[in-house]
Amino acid sequence: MILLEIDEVTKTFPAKTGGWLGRNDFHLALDRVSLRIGERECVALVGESGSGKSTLGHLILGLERPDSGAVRFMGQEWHRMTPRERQPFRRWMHAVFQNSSAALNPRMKAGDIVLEPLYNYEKAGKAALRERAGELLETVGLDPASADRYPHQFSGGQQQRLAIARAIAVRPKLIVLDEATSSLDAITQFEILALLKELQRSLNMSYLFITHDIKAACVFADRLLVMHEGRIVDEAFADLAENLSHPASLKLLDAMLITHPSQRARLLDRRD
Ligand SMILES: Nc1ncnc2c1ncn2[C@@H]1O[C@H](COP(=O)(O)OP(=O)(O)OP(=O)(O)O)[C@@H](O)[C@H]1O
Repeated sequence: MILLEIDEVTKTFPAKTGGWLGRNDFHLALDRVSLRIGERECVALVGESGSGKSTLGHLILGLERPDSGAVRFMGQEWHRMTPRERQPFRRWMHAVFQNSSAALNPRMKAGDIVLEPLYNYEKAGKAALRERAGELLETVGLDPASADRYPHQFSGGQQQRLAIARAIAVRPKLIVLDEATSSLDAITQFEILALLKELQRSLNMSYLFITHDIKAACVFADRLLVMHEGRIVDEAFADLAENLSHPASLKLLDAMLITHPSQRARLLDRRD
């Protein structure tokens, strides 16, 4: 079943084109973008900086509205709905961003941070909530006893785990992972991706994995979509990434293939 459907979405932002008249112009951040994400599917949206990935993520999360086109989530006309109308469906969609230290309230304890989304949807006593916070922390590989610690007392990788615990607290159907592992070192990134994969299976979730890192996308996602200048220009199943053919995809693959000489040779063959 289709969980999320983006249909011919266009989004422009005002852009100063310079010149002494300071003429206002528009920058086309998304140009008739369409995509679908099914239940339990992990789709990676890959592209270089400025290609429009985060703008698309923001439209899905309802942080921006499209100029035209439609965003449908769980069959709802998401792009037309007010924040109030979205509220009952909000629990089914969460996000994890790159910089969790900025997203986690520094004055809140870890236990309260992970429980925050629950307060809107479930009523429970203090003891039950504390138990739930411990369970959530444990699920993401953190010590349940760390519920009383503040975000700055966690490492970068642990802060991402905290953000993931908060995102899964109300058992969402879709998580938008916007460069969620990009600021981590390679080993921590691998560990967090492994955790996300395990959670995806156990909680039957779908992911939109937004990244500039095609290598991480190939390892993590079921399907890759490549963005370039506001359009989706290429698509492949992750294990068939070598079928990507758009120059923007080849450029991203090129960066990755430095560590994969055999694939690099295949890629270069294809270009001749
Ligand atoms: N709020 C905004 N106001 C003006 N321009 C914007 C705004 N948000 C994005 N843009 C522009 O839209 C284009 C796409 O930006 P976006 O952040 O979606 O790209 P991205 O692929 O996510 O890049 P990055 O990986 O660097 O975040 C860029 O040219 C950017 O400058």
